[in-house]
Amino acid sequence: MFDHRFHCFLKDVIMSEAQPIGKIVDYFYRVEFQQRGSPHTHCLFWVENAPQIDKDEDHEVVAFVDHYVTCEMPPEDDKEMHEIVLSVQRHSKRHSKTCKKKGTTCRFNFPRPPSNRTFITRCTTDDAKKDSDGSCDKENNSSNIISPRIEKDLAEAIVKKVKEALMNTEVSFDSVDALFASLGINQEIFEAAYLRMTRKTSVVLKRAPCDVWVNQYNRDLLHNPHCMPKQQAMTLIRALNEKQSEIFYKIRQWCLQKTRGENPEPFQVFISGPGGVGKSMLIKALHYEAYRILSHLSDNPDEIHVLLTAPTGVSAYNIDAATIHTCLSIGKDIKLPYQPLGDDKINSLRSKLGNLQILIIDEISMVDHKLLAYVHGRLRQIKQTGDYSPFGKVSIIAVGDFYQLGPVKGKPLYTEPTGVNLWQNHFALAELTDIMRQKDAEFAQLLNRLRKRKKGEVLPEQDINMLKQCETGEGADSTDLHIYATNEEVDDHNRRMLHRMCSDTTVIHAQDFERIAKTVHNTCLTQALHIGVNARVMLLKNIDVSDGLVNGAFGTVNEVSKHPGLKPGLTKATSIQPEEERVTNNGGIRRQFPLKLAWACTIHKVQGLTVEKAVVSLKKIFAAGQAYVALSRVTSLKGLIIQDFKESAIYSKADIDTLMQSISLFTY
Ligand SMILES: Nc1ncnc2c1ncn2[C@@H]1O[C@H](COP(=O)(O)OP(=O)(O)OP(=O)(O)O)[C@@H](O)[C@H]1O
Repeated sequence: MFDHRFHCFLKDVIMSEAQPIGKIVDYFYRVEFQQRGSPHTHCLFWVENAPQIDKDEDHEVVAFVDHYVTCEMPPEDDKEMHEIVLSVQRHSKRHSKTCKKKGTTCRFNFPRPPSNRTFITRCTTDDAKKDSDGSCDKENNSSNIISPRIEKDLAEAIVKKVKEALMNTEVSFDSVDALFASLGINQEIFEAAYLRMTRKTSVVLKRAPCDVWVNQYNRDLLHNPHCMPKQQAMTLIRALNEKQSEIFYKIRQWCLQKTRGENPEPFQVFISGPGGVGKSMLIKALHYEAYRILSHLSDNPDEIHVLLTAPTGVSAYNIDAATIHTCLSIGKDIKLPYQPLGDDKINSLRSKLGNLQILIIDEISMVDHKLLAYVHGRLRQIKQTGDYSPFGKVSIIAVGDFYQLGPVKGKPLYTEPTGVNLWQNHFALAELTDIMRQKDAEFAQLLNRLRKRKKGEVLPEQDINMLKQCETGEGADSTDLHIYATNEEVDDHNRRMLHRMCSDTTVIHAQDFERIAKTVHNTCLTQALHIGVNARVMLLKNIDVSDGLVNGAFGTVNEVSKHPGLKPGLTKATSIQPEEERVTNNGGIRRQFPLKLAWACTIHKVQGLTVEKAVVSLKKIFAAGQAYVALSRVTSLKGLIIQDFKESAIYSKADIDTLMQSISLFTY
């Protein structure tokens, strides 16, 4: 089992396309067993283009280390990471027996040295004359500092004083500088003392005084997007309101019956309600609980019993899920009748999802009949039920709000499909009504009325007045997010902002390869990308869903470079590489950065987003639900600026009401 899990980790994480520690060109590992027999591995990975100590410049090595390794305690509001680091990456202040194995206080050197920056120490045995205690008597030739020469006794005293200050539980320091100042030294003197006392080549990591007990780790490898810490889950479950709890406990009951072998009938529930009623929060609680209970169905911890999905990259990222397309191997351009997956692919899916019991789909309003038919078809193929039971007898929890945006292509689920109506025939409604997001009840109620308004219906006068008050006339040139209905308006605004905000702009032309014809079809890769340092941009492709690098994610350009990789010092940046896409029917390929300017964006890109402030233009609204989604992104009325207010822009489809009234209630 250990071996299997380690290989999954190697293949699906370390060597995956996400390249959490760079591109691996070779590796070595050894499995060892602790005293009580628990196995662990020691691994060595060779990373492509990694700088080498003593061959490359120290600053390049330091930048590489800082990019992948940290020993910073995550902030408390990043609850999940904070708890993981606290429980598995913090050395006990009481130390343990193994710390003292080699006759030292702590052979792992905790508390570790504080430092304002990462630096390298070295003392080669060939050319350095060693003192009897092994400390280095030769001036340390670390090239990343200019270290003053320092006597050994003094160096020893400084290092000791720093250690004592760290062990003193009565005093704490806000920063490395404050700690050093209290001892009458500074970073330079500390480095010189540390280098003088060093016995070998090593890397001293940048570390704040509050992190001296934290072991180094890699953020991406430690973060497990599919597992919520128990403490966090318990807090979430306890906070559920009455309506949320009712649904939660019904589904929990089903899971318990399943594990007791009572064979309950599969269910299909549609959890709905306006924006901010806590649908996403309920999904997280349900996913945690169902995952926990259903894991008792088998001894294999790798078996998947509950799958959390969403139709688009952004919506999947919002709930730490993966896209439906990726999870069920469904391509982009699907056609009915259903095309079964080939033997190899379906066998591979079956080995992963053969024991799936519950599929959760968020943002169901963006799913069309075709995609639902493919979900049904894939699950039937995977489960081989041999009959026409819906979704291969897998239970479905669909979550969303039909009054928000519909699918980009295809017919929404509240309309009549051409074939079997999987939606109407099987789903039952569980509705949430208490708005938990907007503290301002008046604004929340206004949004509720806008959500359901039909074409031609008259809005109450006080609603119009409230919205008109948001037409302040400001915002045209502000850097706040501008939300428009059309790409044309978005492009105009972005072009203006680029010239206003970036002193040095550049145009990156796409590289088009092979038989590129005049008719380049639908691609997000633009022919000419206008860009500059400080430009606000949006990603146009899913690069790494688990890392938030998804279609629709915002960022700011730090550097535009012809060379791959990051400039040293840009430790908090992510390097984006050009992507390739087939753009003509006869095999033409386009290569371009998957980016576009994003001071403004279309309503389609902001579904699911919450911001404090936004400028919303209603001028060219062209579809139902658009105005409601755009206006409901802000948390309060004072953060909303409206341009070109017109009542007629705010409307929903009448057939949604009909569906919501006809759908049966979830009674399980
Ligand atoms: N029971 C609750 N107690 C306290 N806060 C809650 C509760 N339920 C939800 N919230 C909070 O309300 C806010 C909105 O919740 P959530 O994002 O789950 O709503 P939603 O229905 O999914 O909205 P949208 O449709 O816009 O995605 C969040 O900040 C969430 O933490």
